[in-house]
Parts: sequence; structure tokens; C-alpha cells
Amino acid sequence: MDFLMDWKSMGSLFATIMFIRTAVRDFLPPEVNQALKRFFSYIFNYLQPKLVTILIEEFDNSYNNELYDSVQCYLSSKCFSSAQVLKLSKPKNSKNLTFTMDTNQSFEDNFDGFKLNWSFHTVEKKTSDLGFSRSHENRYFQLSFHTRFKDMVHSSYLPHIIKEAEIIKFKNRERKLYTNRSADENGRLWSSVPFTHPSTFDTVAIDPILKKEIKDDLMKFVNRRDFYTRVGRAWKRGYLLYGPPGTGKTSLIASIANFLEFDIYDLELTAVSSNSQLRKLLISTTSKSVIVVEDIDCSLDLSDRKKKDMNREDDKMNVNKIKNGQYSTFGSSVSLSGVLNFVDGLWSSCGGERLIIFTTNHKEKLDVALLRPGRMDKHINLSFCDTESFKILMRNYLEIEEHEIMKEVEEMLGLVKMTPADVAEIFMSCDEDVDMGMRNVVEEMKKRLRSIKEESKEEMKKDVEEDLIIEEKFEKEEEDA
Ligand SMILES: Nc1ncnc2c1ncn2[C@@H]1O[C@H](COP(=O)(O)OP(=O)(O)OP(=O)(O)O)[C@@H](O)[C@H]1O
Repeated sequence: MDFLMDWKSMGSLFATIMFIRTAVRDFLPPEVNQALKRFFSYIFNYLQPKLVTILIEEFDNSYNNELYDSVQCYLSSKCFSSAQVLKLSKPKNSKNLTFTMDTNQSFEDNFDGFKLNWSFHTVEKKTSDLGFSRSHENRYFQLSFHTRFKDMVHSSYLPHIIKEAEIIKFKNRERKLYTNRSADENGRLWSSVPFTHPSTFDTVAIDPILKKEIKDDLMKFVNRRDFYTRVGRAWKRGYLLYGPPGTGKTSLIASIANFLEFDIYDLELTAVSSNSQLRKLLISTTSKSVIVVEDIDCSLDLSDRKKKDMNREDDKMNVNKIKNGQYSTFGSSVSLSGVLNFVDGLWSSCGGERLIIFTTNHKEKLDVALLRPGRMDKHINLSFCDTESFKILMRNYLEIEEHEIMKEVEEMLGLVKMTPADVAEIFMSCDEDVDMGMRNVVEEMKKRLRSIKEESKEEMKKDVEEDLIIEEKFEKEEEDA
């Protein structure tokens, strides 16, 4: 019934329009008729929004259009909330799933309060190649917006998309650990594997105040691109991590790389044949990376430059060895000045931020030239377990915050040196049996305390014996005299 009513009212509306139209045509003079037509068409055009449309094609003269990639990346992070049909994929070397719009889908973006419409299309294109005609799918994004936003789109919106896409790509990429240790027959300087070390600032057991200081320093460093440009310095920072073996130097490096989401270049200086090869290696590192030289004191004789100058002859011999393809294992192939040039970083002005980390178990062995600020901006001492770092290990390995024998542990930590690696090892071997883990740590500390006491008893005994011998000697000499 409603349906019939609707058709009836439509019919009468149509009849009324026809009547008015005939009346206007028959009774009004043609000039007025024309003027009315122009007026209505002007109003119609005026009310119609003025749109600009930009097409962003996948290929630009058969080259990949980078803007297309950026738009795809940007929209894939945004369109999930509004598009109705989405394609889901996992691109190679990406850890995340990617959503893309399906053909003819549209999406409205909001940028600084402006509305912009995106849609995705494909069109079949025919090309002829050596007389053969081939057809292929041409994909493109269409961006439509009010003509008023033209300048804003050009100066702000598109640059914003490119920047956002860079950030997304950077976050989604598979991070790499590069090493120059294994010689590569293909002439590549670095070989790489995916970097998946699980250590983070939450798991690394160091003093929380030091941890915060390092994190703040890193954040300040990565956010200061403009500052480094203004003061005319390469955007790099040098860290020296020092402390006994097993105190977490390697774990901290992994935590830093995970925190910054940087790649790691593990530089083995003893595998570098010359200063110029060192330069080549560094130039080929990418931005947003941590360059690590572990155990610098073992890689190079950096302790005494004067001694090194005196040993020129030895160096000459090493140069000959290098020419013959034999590399020195104790660093004569790369000189201290080569390493200093490396840290001074002319090469790192190739763009992008780089963190250089040296580690050593013996800071006192290093040349002062290497230690000065600008080369090693931050010296980080990693040491034996204290209560705070022990509690972090307890939380990580045993998943507890407190324990009844914690007081005893604290007292023992004041008397015996335990590295985080020692504690971690004991916790690991206890198969998550919390009480056994805690007891075993205390037992180990007691054992070490006993052996320290015994050693010092032995020392005292030896001293007494030596004193006795000297006394006897004196007495004999006196008697003889
Ligand atoms: N501070 C720490 N926090 C958490 N775990 C640690 C820490 N220190 C050591 N460990 C544990 O001990 C193992 C060895 O530590 P790591 O290699 O980081 O020490 P290192 O100081 O680099 O030692 P080395 O000087 O011998 O290279 C790590 O796998 C980790 O499980």
C-alpha cells in the first residue's frame, strides 16, 4: 500500500514539474527563460564542491614510483579502521602484517582538520614490446580534495605521508646483525644475520639510576639531528663500556640496539687488514646503527703510542705480512691513528645517526687519546651485582620481587663479588625452583667467602714464614759478624 502511495506522489510531483516547465516556457519571454537557466546552472555549479584529483601511479615511466610505495605504506597503517574490504599480506623481510585497500575501495583521511579522500584503482594497460602487444595491470591511488587545500597538500600533507611511511618502514623492517668476521668470497665487506637478541633495558641488570641515565642520553642523541647540524658535528656518539667479564656489556649493547631499533655492526678489528679497509667498512654502514668494537684492548695495542712508534720495524714486517695476505692478530694492521680517525667520524658525516660502542675489561690499558670526550662521550662502568641488580635478575629469572633469605643475600653481596652472569647461571640451572635458586646463590657466595678466607690465611701464613726466614737470616748474619 505504501509502495502504491509513493508511486502516486511521485507521479503528481512529476506532473507538477512538467506543468511549471511548460508554463515557464510558454508564458515567459525567451530572454527571461535563458537568464533563469543561466542562474540555476550557476547556483548548481557554485554548490558543487571544487575538487582536485591527484593520481599516484605505481610506475613512473617503468620505474618504481617511490611516492606510490610511501602512500601504500601510509594508507595500510590507516585504512584498517574504515575500509570495508581489505587485503592482508606479509611482505618479505617484514615482521608485521600489511593491510591494503581492495580495488575501488575508498578511505577518508583527516589531516590537521582537513578531509582528504583516497581510493585505490587498477586499470588494464596495453604496451607493445618488440612488436608484441602485452597487457598489464596499472595500479594507482587517487587523492581528491577541495581545491582550497592544494597548497596544504603540496607543502604539508604529502611530506607528512613520506615521513610517516619512512617511520613505518623503519619499524617494520627486519633488523640485522652485521659482522666482518667471516671473509666473503663475493667481496662483500659485511655478512649479516637477522638481529633477534632478546635483551632489553627491562631485563638487563644494572643500577636503575644508571639505566635511566643511559636511556635519557640515547633519546637526547637521536632527537638532536638539528643540533648536530647547527654546531657542525657528525651525528654520532661514542660509548665505552668497561668492567669485568660477565657484567653485561654485550647484554647492554643488545638492549641499546633494541631500544633504539638500530642495526648492529660487530666490527672485529683483528680481521681488518688496513686503515683504508677500515674506512671502507665504516662508509658502508647504514644510518641508525650501532657499531661495536668488543674487547678493544685485545684487538689493538692501544696502550702506548710512543712504544708503537719505536716499533716501526715491527710494523713494516706486519705490512709485508698483510701484503702476503696474512693478517696480524694483534692489531698492527690497523693503527691507533686509524681507529682515532674512525671515532672522529669524517666518514659518519655520510648522513644518519651512529652510535659507536667500545668494550673493554681493562680501561686502564687504553690510550688516553681514545678516552677523551668526542671519541668516548660516555664511560659506563658495569660491575659486580649489588642489591638492585640482583633483584632485577631475581625478577627476570625467578619471577619474584622478594624472598625470605633476601637479607642474607644482601649481606653476602657486600662481602663477595658475584657477576650478574654468575647469578644468572645459577638461576638458570634451578629450573624455576625459586627457593632452590635463592639457596644455591647463597651457598655459592658462602663457598667463595670461605675460599677468600682460606686464601688470605695462606697469604698470612706465607708472610709469617717469609718474616721468619728473614729474621733467621739476620740472626745468622749477626752471629757470623
Ligand atoms: N647485567 C646483566 N644483566 C642481565 N644479564 C646479564 C648481565 N650480565 C651478564 N648477564 C648474563 O650473563 C651472560 C654473559 O653476559 P655478557 O656477555 O653480557 O657479559 P660481558 O660483560 O659482555 O662479558 P665479556 O666481557 O666476557 O664479553 C649473558 O648472556 C646474560 O645472560
